[in-house]
Amino acid sequence: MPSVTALKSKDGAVYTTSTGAPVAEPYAVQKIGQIGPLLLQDFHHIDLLAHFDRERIPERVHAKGAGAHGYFEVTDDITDLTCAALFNKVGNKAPTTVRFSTVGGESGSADSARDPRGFAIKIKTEEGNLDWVFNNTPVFFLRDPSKFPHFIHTQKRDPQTHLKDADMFWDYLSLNPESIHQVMILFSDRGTPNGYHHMHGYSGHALKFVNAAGKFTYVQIHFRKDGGFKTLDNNQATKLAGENPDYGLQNLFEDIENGKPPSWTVYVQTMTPEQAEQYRYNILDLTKIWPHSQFPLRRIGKMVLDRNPENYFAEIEQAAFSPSHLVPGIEPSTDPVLQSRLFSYPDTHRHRLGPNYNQLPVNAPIVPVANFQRDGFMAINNQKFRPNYQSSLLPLTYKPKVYENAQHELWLGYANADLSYLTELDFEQPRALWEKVFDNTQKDHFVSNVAGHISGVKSPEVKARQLSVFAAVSQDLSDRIAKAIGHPAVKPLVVKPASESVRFKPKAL
Ligand code: HEM
Repeated sequence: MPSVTALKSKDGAVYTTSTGAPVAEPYAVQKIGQIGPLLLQDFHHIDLLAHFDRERIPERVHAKGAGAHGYFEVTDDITDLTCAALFNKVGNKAPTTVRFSTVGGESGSADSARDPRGFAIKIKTEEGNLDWVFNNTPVFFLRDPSKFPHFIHTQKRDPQTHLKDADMFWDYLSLNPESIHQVMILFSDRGTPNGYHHMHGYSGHALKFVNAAGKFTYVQIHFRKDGGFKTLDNNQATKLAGENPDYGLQNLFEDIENGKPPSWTVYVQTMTPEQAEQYRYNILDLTKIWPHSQFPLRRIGKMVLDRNPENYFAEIEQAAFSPSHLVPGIEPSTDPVLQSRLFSYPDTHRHRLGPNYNQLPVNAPIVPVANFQRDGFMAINNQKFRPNYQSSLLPLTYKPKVYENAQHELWLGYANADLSYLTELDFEQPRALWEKVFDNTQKDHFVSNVAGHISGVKSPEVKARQLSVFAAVSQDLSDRIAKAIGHPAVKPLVVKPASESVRFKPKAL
C-alpha cells in the first residue's frame, strides 16, 4: 500500500502541529529506543491527544440538528410596524444561519422521532444579530417557565434506568393539562415532520414590533415553507428511524448541494395593545394561537437556505441562538416563558461555548462591536486599544431609544397572574382541532399514535388522568383512545369556567 505521506497536497497545505510547525510523520511518536516509554518533550503527540481529550462540548437541549446558511430578504414595507434597520427598505438582504433540531433525543438520535422541531434563525443585520428561536408548532406545552426543566426531564431519560419512560412522560402531561393543545399536534402526523426543511416555523410567543414613533404592536411571526409542509405517518417514521436515523440531516444537505435550496415566505399576525386587552385568549399564553380569520397574515419577507456549512462543528454546532439577541425595533413581550428564555440561552451558551461565544465566526455580528467587555477564555476580538471603561478620551456614540405605553402595563400585571389558572378556555382550541381540523384519517392516526405510546404506561392513575384530559377536549376522543388500549371510559377533568379568567379585571377598576 502506498504511504499517504508520499502524496502531494492539492491546495499546498502542509501538515503541522497546532502552532504551525511542520511535522514529517503524523503517526510518529518520540520514544526511548525501539520500545519506549514515550517522551514528554514530544509536543506533536501531546498536542494531538490533549486536543482529542477536549473535543466534546456539552450537548444542548435540542441536541440533534441540521443547519445551513442563506439569506433573509425584506419583500414588503412594514415601517409602520417596526423601525428595525433590517426592515427600513424593501429589498434589504441579510446573511442568515438556521439550525433545525429535535428536542428529546441525543445528538445521534433519529430525525424522524415524534417530537417538536426547533427552527432557530440568526439574521445578521446592520444593527446587530436578530435571532428568532422558533419551533415548528405555533403553541407550546406550558405557559409557566418554572415547569420547563420538569417537562424536559420527562422527555429525556429516567434517572435510574436511563431509558425513555412512558409513565413519566404522561405523568407530567396529565398533571399539567394546559399541555393538551401541543399534545394534540404532537400526536397527529405533524408530530413527525418529513425531514427538517419541509416544515413551517412559528414564534409561538407574542413579540413586539416598535415603530419610529415609539408605538408598539404585538406580533406572531410565521415562516411558511414554500411548497407546503410534509409529514410522515407513524409507520414511515418508525421505519426511517431504523434505516436512516440521519434522514433529515442528509436530505437538507443534499437538496442544497443539488441546487434545490429550500425557501420560506415570512408573515406576521399583528394585534394592537388595545386589541390584546379585549381578546378572548391571553396573548401572553403560548398554549394558544391567534386565529387567522381575526388576525390575518401579513407578508414581510422571504428566507432562502442556499449554502451548506463547510464545517458542521464550527458553523452549526457552535451556533448560539437566543431569543434575547434582538435589535432596536423588535422587543420581547412580557410572556414569562419568553422572559425566562431571554436569560436561559446566553447562560447555557456561556457554559457550552464560553463567555466569548459571540466572537466565534458563526455568531459574530457583521457590524463592529464596541463595549467594555474584555478578556476571558478565547477572546478573539478583544477590541484592540479601545478603552475598557467609559472614557472621555476615546468616547463611544450612544443611540437614543424611543417609547413606552404605560397604560397597558396595568393590564399586563393581570394578564401574567391569569396564566396560573386552568379554565375551559384551555380546551377550546384543542377541541377545534379534533372536531373541525382533523379529517377521519387524521383522527384515526391520532388515536393510534396516542394509544401506541400511552399503552406503555404502567401506572393506572396516570392513564386514567390523561384520558380525563382528553375527555375534557372531547368525550368521543377519550373513548376512542380508551377503547384502543382496553381501558374503561373516563369522565372529563373538571375545570373552571372561562369567566374565571382574571386578566379582564383592569376594566372593572
Ligand atoms: C422556559 C422555557 C424554555 C427554556 C428555559 C428553554 C431553554 C433552552 C435551552 C437552555 C436551550 C439550549 C440552547 C443552547 O445550548 O444553545 C434551548 C434550545 C432550544 N429551544 Fe428552548 N427553552 C424554552 C422554551 C422554548 C420554546 C417555547 C421554544 C420555541 C418557541 C424553544 C425553542 C428552542 C429551540 C429551537 C432550541 C434549539 C436552538 C438551537 O438550535 O441552538 N424553547 N432551549
